[in-house]
Amino acid sequence: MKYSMAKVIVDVPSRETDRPFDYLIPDGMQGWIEVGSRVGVPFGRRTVQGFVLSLHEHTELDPRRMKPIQELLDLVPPLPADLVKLAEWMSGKYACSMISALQAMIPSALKGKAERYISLAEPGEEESIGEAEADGLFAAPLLLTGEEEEIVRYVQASGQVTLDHLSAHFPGRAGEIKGLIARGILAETQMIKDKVRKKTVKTVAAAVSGEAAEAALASFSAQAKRQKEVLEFLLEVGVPLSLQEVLSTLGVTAGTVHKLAEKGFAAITDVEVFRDPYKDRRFKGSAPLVRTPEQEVVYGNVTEVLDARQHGVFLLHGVTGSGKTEVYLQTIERCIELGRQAIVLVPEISLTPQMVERFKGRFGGKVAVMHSRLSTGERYDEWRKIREGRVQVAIGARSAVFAPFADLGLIVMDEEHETSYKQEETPKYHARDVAVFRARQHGAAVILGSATPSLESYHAARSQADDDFAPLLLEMKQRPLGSRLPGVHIVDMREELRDGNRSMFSRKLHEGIASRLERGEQTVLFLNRRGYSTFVMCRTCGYVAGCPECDISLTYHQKSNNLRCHYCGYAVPAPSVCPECGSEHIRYFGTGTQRVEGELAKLFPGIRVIRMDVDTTTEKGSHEKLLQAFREKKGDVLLGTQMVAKGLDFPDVTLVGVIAADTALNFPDFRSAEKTFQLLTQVAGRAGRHQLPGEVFIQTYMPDHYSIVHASRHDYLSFVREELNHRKTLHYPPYSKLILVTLSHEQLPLLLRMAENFTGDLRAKAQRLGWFGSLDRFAADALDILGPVASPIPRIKNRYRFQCMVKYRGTLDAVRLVRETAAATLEQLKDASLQISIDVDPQMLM
Ligand SMILES: Nc1ncnc2c1ncn2[C@@H]1O[C@H](COP(=O)(O)OP(=O)(O)OP(=O)(O)O)[C@@H](O)[C@H]1O
Ligand SMILES: [Zn+2]
Ligand SMILES: [Zn+2]
Repeated sequence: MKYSMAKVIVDVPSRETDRPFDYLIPDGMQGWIEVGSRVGVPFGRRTVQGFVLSLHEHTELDPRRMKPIQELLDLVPPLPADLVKLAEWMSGKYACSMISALQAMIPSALKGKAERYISLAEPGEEESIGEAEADGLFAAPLLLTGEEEEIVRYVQASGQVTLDHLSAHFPGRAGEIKGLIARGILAETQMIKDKVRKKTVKTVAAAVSGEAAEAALASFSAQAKRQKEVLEFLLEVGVPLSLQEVLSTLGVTAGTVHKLAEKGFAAITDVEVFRDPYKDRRFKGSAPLVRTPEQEVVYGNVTEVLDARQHGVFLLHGVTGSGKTEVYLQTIERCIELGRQAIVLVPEISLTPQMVERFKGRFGGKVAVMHSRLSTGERYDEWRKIREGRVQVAIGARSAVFAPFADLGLIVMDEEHETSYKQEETPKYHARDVAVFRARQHGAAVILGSATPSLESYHAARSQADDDFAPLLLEMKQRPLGSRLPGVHIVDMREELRDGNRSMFSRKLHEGIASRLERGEQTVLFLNRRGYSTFVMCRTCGYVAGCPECDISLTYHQKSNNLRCHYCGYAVPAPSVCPECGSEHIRYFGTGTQRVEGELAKLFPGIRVIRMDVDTTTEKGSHEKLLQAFREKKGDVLLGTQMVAKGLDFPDVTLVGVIAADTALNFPDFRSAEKTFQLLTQVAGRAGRHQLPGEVFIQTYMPDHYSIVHASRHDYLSFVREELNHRKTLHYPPYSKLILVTLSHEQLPLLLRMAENFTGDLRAKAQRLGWFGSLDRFAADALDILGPVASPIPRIKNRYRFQCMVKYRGTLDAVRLVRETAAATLEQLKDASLQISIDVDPQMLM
């Protein structure tokens, strides 16, 4: 079929360009161009990169008024057609532009920019200079200054140079170069250039064999002894060798080999190689374990769907150490046997080197790792292995959900409750939703695994009310190694203070660490990084200032010395004495890993502490090194933030201490109880996973808080029951959906007015549609709008921020309403400084 026209999404980030543009397809591209192809197209006066959305036989527009596609950038389109469809869906679901969705799917190496090239103008081109023929150029009628002539000669000799190169070669002569282009003596073309090239090596092989080889060997003169040697060597080896290897083995020069090639006796070729970030690592092989009865049930359910090529979503609720990872490995093995591919999503790949080890150990070279700390080139090569079908498994963080596999059979999402699955920048997608959508496209299975499933997933599984997302709940309650879940003790830090202990370590935790030091066992100490110095708490009674309307803690604002609610805008002056008990020990709260480290050194002279936080893990591979050191027992204590909470499996860890459990609890977020419960469960799960029994101390000022109490009893169900009740009363997810709209502007008074304007419009429109009304009233479809209020971070990079929150339920297309209202506001106000960002299903309310 002959296509004459393509619809292309151009890489120009603006509201006006968020629609496809039509381009003619030149004859030479017929048969090559496909949906998902990356192209260079003229746009205005520039050349920009774009992606082909669709191909058409006929054009609606006048072809004479359309421009042709200039370049086809890859032999194989970087995006298979299903990902282009996915981008369309994302654009509607998350109110983002098509181009931002498409860009999220390809490695940054392919985010090419136009490069400007300079060559001699072809005669007859542009405002050509008549007689100026290529060779007659410097003869008479053209008057070039000596400097100009120098530039022209240089360009002629080079054939084609980049403008950057030319300017650098002739510093201070930009005027002349521009003049030559304007007069049509030099021509400028733009071509898209990728940031990273494929890496190649030169290889050599003999190009003759049999009798021809004999004849060739006989033909060398005495002076060409070295050439003969090379050919003999190549014939003997019989397979292509890297040029480097030939040179170093025989001690010959590249010139010798090239002469041999010129005679036609040898062939030199560029062969693509893949940068392999794990090439120096040996992974210990592992074989499938015999499944426990619980694992068997899960395995059976998932493989049934896999074998039938059906779509199915499973929520695997398994306690820490119940063998979820082993189930992932075995179901993936089945998926590969069926000739299909699998994606494994983990929260932040850099946080779980152990995870990579387990997958590489089981599947070896079949695994591509999409690691955020790989170089651009390494990441590009891992991605190409997937696109070219060289691997069957991709493991990575959030964005690995876009791995361009042809026949996806299974997507595993480990720790499915983790907030890092939501991208905070545009496109603000959630990898869970994307995974489910992709799996539906491919007729694939999804396993969402967690010891503490998100309330959204759990509720969806229990209620089976949502047609798009109704996972089947599967449970694993036993640990295969027979070890019991550790005993968890809650330590009331208010009592410690009352008894005169002002240290950050309670007496029990202190004793615990001391006894581990004596016994040569290990301790993990956990400190929450969320919520430093943001909330106000009384150290005597544990009172925390909260909003009377919203049931969340108030945030302390140092500058104005007041406490504010980030949901509704409520504000009070910061108290100097506790309103509950009158104590003066009321202050804003926070503590850091370095302080803890210092105190440990004071209390336990000679203690070996391995500190793992943002400061100690900036370097590539530092994570692995620290964990390796701890595994080799070069440290008594592993002290860290979130990083120590996940996935670690060390046999000698028998004590886990949580320094201050409340820090997460008082974060101004309706999910703070859920997050606290999840974290405490995760951290506690690090102790006593093998033969030695484990013990956990949770230090807190709120020992009665339900999230802490239930976590200490390993009681997910009771926690969920209580938390769901709260959510229901306050109309928070999963009982409603949220859209967070943030408006920002350089000038505060203007912003305030615009934010009120926008919110007013939104209300009016919703009212006209009959949607608007309190969620309290009994209606299947309802929508409420809160705000505008100043954002929790009221100014970023000198831009003021206001937000408004849309809460809704039912089948209303609130996303579209918000998007259209935002577009209308921007259109109407025509203020270049105003930005409106829309976050659908927000995880962070900042
Ligand atoms: N069928 C089995 N037989 C024997 N040992 C097993 C089996 N399945 C898993 N294990 C072992 O049990 C331990 C815990 O398993 P795994 O790490 O898979 O659990 P998990 O649920 O993924 O844990 P977490 O949620 O804490 O990350 C591991 O040491 C693993 O090798
Ligand atoms: Zn008090
Ligand atoms: Zn409030």
